[in-house]
Amino acid sequence: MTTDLRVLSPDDWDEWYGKLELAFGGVAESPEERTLWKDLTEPDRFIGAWDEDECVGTAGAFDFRLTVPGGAPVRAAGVTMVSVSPTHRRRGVLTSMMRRQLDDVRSWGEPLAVLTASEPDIYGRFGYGIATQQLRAEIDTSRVRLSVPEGTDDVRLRLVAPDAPAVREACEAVYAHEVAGRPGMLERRPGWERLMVLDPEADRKGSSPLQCVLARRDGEVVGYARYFNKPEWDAAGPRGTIELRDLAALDPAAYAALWQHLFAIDLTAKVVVRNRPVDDAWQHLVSDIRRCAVGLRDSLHVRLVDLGGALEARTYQAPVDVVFEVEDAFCPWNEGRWRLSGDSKGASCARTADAPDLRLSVRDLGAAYLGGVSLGSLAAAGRVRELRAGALAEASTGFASSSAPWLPHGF
Ligand SMILES: CC(=O)SCCNC(=O)CCNC(=O)[C@H](O)C(C)(C)COP(=O)(O)OP(=O)(O)OC[C@H]1O[C@@H](n2cnc3c(N)ncnc32)[C@H](O)[C@@H]1OP(=O)(O)O
Repeated sequence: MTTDLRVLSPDDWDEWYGKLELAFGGVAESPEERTLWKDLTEPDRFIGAWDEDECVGTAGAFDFRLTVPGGAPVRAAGVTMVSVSPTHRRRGVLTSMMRRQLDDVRSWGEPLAVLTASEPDIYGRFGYGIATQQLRAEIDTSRVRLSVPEGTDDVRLRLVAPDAPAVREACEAVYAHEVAGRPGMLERRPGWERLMVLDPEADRKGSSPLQCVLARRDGEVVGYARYFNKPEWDAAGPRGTIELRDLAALDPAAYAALWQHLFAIDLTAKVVVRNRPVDDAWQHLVSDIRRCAVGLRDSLHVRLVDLGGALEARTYQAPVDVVFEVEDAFCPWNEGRWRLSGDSKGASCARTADAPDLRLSVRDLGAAYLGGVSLGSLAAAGRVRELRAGALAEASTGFASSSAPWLPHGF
């Protein structure tokens, strides 16, 4: 079957997006959500696969800046809205779109491509590795208590309208402060802040509208939490749920004050958390971690498009000087031997003819790239082979990150 791949024309967006919705089962999104994604679409970075006059495939690549270990923002193509019509599946349409997209990303000079997958099995074959996880939890707040640090009582909390421009701006400033400190986070470009206050009535299913609590100290905003409240009670007491959307704070006392607020809301007995960093600090504040039903899910998948550029764009926790032998069948320009020399100040990565120290696939290098998956654990699974004694420990230590990489929201 031949399909024609074309850059998305803004005039085709409605049909193109309609096909995307159909491929995901045909459940129409709310008008608010549809409008948001239309506004965020960057048509010249999006493509459609056409079978004569019918759009049968969709894919896009946002122009993102991603924090990597060392704190620098690095250009990354945010792969999104990938779909193939149910009538055209398993005939290579996705493969042809991935081919075109990775060639485009390379020509744009972006060292990374990143995505979140509807199913984790789809993208490994194209060289994406699972680099971050999201922590999920259901905290029984009727039983679990919090121990908060000194200074928590000095933080003043106030419920505010999440969508008020001044509130949005204050929240974005706190968020921007967090971005630099954690690999995996995305600089939020203008327009994206709307995603965090999106609140279509049809999606609430008995919950309150989105609520926002601002934390202030000496008049300055030092944190915020946005959440939904689903109060419920019966003769046995409160049974309602707080569902956290997002939370950010500039210091431990502000952070603790926000969690204290979430734990203490009347008529609720549970806080549900769907996407927090694996090392989120509330886990050290709770009295009983077993009653928090903590779980993990794959989150950001990372693909090194320009391997040398990507490895040079981050820093390394401890000195590293290793030769990788990399297998990359889908992007053969990465294939072969690369010497990486780096430390906490910077790195160089260039082709070499020297003997390899570690052998691995580009997918596993992508998994390890943000410092959340250790090369040592990949080696234990047989995915990385150590060819020089000591090279694995050296690279594993160097690649690690002092904070767990995390992607705060999908795209
Ligand atoms: C970043 C994002 O947007 S994630 C969203 C992905 N989209 C969806 O989940 C929407 C529903 N699904 C679809 O639209 C399609 O089934 C797609 C896009 C997942 C796959 O499209 P297709 O055109 O059928 O894929 P294609 O024919 O190129 O298959 C390539 C390979 O991937 C495999 N594959 C395709 N879909 C899946 C899947 N869901 N799970 C596991 N393997 C898959 C195929 O079996 C094939 O394997 P092979 O190379 O060993 O033969």
